[in-house]
Amino acid sequence: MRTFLDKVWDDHVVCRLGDGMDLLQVDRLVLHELSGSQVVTALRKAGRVPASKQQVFTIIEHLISTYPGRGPTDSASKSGPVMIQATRDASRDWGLNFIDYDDPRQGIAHVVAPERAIAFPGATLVCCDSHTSTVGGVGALAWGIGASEAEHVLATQALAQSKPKSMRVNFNGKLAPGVTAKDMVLALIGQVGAQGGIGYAAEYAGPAVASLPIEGRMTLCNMSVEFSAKYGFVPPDESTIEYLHGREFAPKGEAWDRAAAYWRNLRTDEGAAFDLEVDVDCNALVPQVTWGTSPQQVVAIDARVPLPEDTGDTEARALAIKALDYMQLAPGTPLAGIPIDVAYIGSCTNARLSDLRAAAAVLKGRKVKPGVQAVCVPGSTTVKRDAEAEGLDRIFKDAGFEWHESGCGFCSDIGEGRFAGRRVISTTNRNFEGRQGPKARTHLASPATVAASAVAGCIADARRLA
Ligand SMILES: CC(C)[C@H](C(=O)O)[C@@H](O)C(=O)O
Ligand code: SF4
Repeated sequence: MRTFLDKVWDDHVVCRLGDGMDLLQVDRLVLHELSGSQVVTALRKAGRVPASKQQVFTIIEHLISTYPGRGPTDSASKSGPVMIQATRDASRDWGLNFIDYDDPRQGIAHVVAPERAIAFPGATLVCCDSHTSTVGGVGALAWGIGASEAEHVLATQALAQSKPKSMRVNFNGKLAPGVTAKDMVLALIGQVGAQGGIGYAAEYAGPAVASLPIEGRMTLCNMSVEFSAKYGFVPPDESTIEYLHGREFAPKGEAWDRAAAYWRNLRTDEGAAFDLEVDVDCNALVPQVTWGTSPQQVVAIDARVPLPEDTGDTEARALAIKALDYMQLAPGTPLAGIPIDVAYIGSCTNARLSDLRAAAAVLKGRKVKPGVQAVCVPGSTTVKRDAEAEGLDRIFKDAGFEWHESGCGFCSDIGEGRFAGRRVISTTNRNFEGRQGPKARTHLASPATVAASAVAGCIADARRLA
């Protein structure tokens, strides 16, 4: 009896290297212009060429400006133009699958990869980015790697890895209306802690995952690294297969039938053992919002900012005191009602079409509170186009949101410092000190919660909006 991880791992072992290390065949290497530019530059300097260019995808998404009318090297980062151009030049010279800033397929790599079926069930996919496991949402075994590892993959299409321990997270029960994948994963991180997944690959299972649309599964897998699990995935089921059918890089004709049959066999066998099992009760789950500077510092939206002494051991308390100081929050303050300055909808976590729809459902016929800056950066150009086709952009703009081109944008401040010193409610995945700009104070939440907060001018529960 084997788990999904066992099956995919075994199918990719080229040889056993000893000491627990295996040489794995890598199906997809995805690179973006921040970390990827170093990789292509290093390989060029070494006088080498990619081993398998049809398996390498480069995408301009990280440093490129998201402002409407952007040019080919526009970036708020000083080194942005050079890194963008280096990635572009190498991709063109080598003939890699390259998605430039003005390509209709452009977008955040982790959003584009499943959208184009660059990621698919049972594929090994690596990228120099910690949120690479996002595409575990379509059943890929995907993880973030460092630049020197990526150079190795580019040169050989293989990578030495030690197999992680296995962890299964059972999301039991059924989500109530208005409660989303973001709330599930924030609750999980609150439960196991930001270090709870060290050394593990997380398989997400249970009825609440089975009924999650594929886009929600990506939100779930996206935040695996926020509890220190490098890998996170939902093994493929019929929804996965249906989602991928007909997409650009999906197999076609007979090859599709063969692939789908293989994917159906990748599911974890009944009775297969995991090193760790975690249960999360979804019946009782309500929207979650972070109050601190770690994603584990999270509570239900109807709760209060905790007292440090209620947060756990001595270390957790010390972290809470530091976080409260940075966030300028007093313990005991109700979360709902804390005034915000900025509402941000974007990132590889929560800027797919279903996220924009959820936010638009809240914003329709409403206005952003005067004084609040509200920004929407669609996860990909495809998402942007689809949203525009169904009139979501009008709803966002009429409400008072800025409507941007796709990219990482203001998820991690890359130099513009636009949200500096302000309190941000954000659909992103990290709330670390300075993450969204110097002294910016980020609260992580779902798209519906962010939209409701934009309207109310303070942290607000979308289910209770007047
Ligand atoms: C730039 C990249 C290496 C980084 C990551 O690894 O995650 C970024 O995407 C982030 O979210 O902080
Ligand atoms: S959107 Fe944010 S979290 Fe995702 S890859 Fe870009 S910077 Fe990283």
